[in-house]
Amino acid sequence: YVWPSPYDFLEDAYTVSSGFGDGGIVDGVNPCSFAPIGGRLPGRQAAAEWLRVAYHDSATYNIETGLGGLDASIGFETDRPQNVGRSMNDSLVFFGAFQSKTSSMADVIALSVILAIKNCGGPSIPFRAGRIDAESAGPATVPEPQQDLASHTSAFALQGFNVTEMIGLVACGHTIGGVHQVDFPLSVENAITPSNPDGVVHFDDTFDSFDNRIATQWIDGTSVDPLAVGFNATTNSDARIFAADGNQTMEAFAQDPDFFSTQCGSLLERMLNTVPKSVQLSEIINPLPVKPFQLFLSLATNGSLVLSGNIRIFDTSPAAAAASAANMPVTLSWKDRNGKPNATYSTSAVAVSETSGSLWGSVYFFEVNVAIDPNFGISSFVVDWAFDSQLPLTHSDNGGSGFPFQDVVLNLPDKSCRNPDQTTTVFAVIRNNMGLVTDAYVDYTSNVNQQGSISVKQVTTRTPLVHVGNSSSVLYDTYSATFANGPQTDEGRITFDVVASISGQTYISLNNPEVFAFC
Ligand code: HEM
Repeated sequence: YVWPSPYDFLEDAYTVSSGFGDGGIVDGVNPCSFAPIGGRLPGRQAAAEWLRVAYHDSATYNIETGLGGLDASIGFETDRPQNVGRSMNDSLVFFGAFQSKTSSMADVIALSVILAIKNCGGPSIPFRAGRIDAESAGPATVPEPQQDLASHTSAFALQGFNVTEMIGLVACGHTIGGVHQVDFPLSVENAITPSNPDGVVHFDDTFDSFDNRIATQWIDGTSVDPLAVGFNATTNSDARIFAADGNQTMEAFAQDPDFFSTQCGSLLERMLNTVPKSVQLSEIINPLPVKPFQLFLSLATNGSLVLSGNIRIFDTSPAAAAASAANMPVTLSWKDRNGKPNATYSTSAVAVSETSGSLWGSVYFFEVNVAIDPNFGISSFVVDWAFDSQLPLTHSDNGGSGFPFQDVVLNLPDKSCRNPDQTTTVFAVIRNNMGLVTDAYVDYTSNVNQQGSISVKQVTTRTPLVHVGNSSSVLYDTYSATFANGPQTDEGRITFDVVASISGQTYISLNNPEVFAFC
């Protein structure tokens, strides 16, 4: 896709997993054995919990009605016996920080699994976005270990998976994590100790590696899986499922780790893309090679425009892996508001001092901070760069026409602030020589608590911008809007857009960050 896109925030979270510009999700599952949230006890493993959340959310799908699937309805279902334990709500609280106007909770759940599995050494699962969050619970169709094989077979069939695929999905799910005695005392006994307070027994002896060990141990008779060789035959659902085709699938998994990995990749991809039939998923989101990151244009107090923020470069080549950001030439060149280039419309972007990591390749950030004459303005830019000053430059023009950048409506982050009465006042400037401003407003996205779910719903409220007066530049007028902050929670990424319609054209300053300064 080309920038800007509604999926830019999810693409950032998908692409950058540490250091500068960190998307933040992988921090919750790194290393694979990790459990991040305060109060979590030893024996809990966030990567496994996230995968289980996604399965339980998607297991509400009904192939006959096309309803259910991965839609975050899990938030309303955590009081059911099949969702016992704190893992579901703890995971949803962690995911809340990544929910935004353009990233539904269901998309974050899908992305969390893709990142967690990759970070645990598993397959690369393609990521599509566009899931829509349910506003109520789905049917109680998550399988439970005491049920018989026939009910499991029909439960998986209702979700669109045949017997071979059921065996695959269960083996792929149960290659990380384990069963906790505190939550499943009918399946695990005598496991609680001071150092294992939840009494976890892992499914295989490499619980923190997404590998085929669950299959090799099952086939060679050394399985430790409490749902396969547990003391209670009634809850040994894995044994019944693994043997459902005479062990053919488990044999194949045990013999070939690559087969296990690719099968898990495609089965889990299908599971994550099981969505209500009304939902249209996006194309596959891959890291963009060159992308602006938190790049904003604003008006300085001296009347100059200032373009500031970052350019990100991503690549999978050996040259990229060997590069050092400080030695990478990166130049941003812009066109003025009439689409004209000029030799002086150019600036070197400087490597940020902190490095960054990605699960998918190498990623580097460069800082831009350049004054632009408001008389000429900006309409787009391109980036010329190389992994080393000895190498020829690559010309990145965002698929042909450059990275579009409007200079008509600008947020003024330094003036905007929070009032003592739980409202925020946003200031913006709008160019005054382009005709009549027929409409101008701020769209502010904040959180609304949902009864019955720990997750918030994000809602956008629109507030008209009021003309305030002139600005530091004769070319711009100042406007402001005051609106309620909304409930203060840790969840949901709060952003606002500033929009103006002038002479039949709409101009938008997108995704400005929440205001924290007090007035
Ligand atoms: C008949 C089907 C299934 C049954 C009866 C079943 C049952 C269970 C049970 C009882 C646990 C223990 C939970 C705990 O103690 O916290 C568990 C854990 C888990 N399940 Fe399943 N499961 C099934 C299928 C799946 C599938 C298809 C997946 C994913 C593709 C999956 C992923 C997981 C994961 C990752 C864990 C570990 C959670 C942790 O360590 O916190 N399960 N499962």
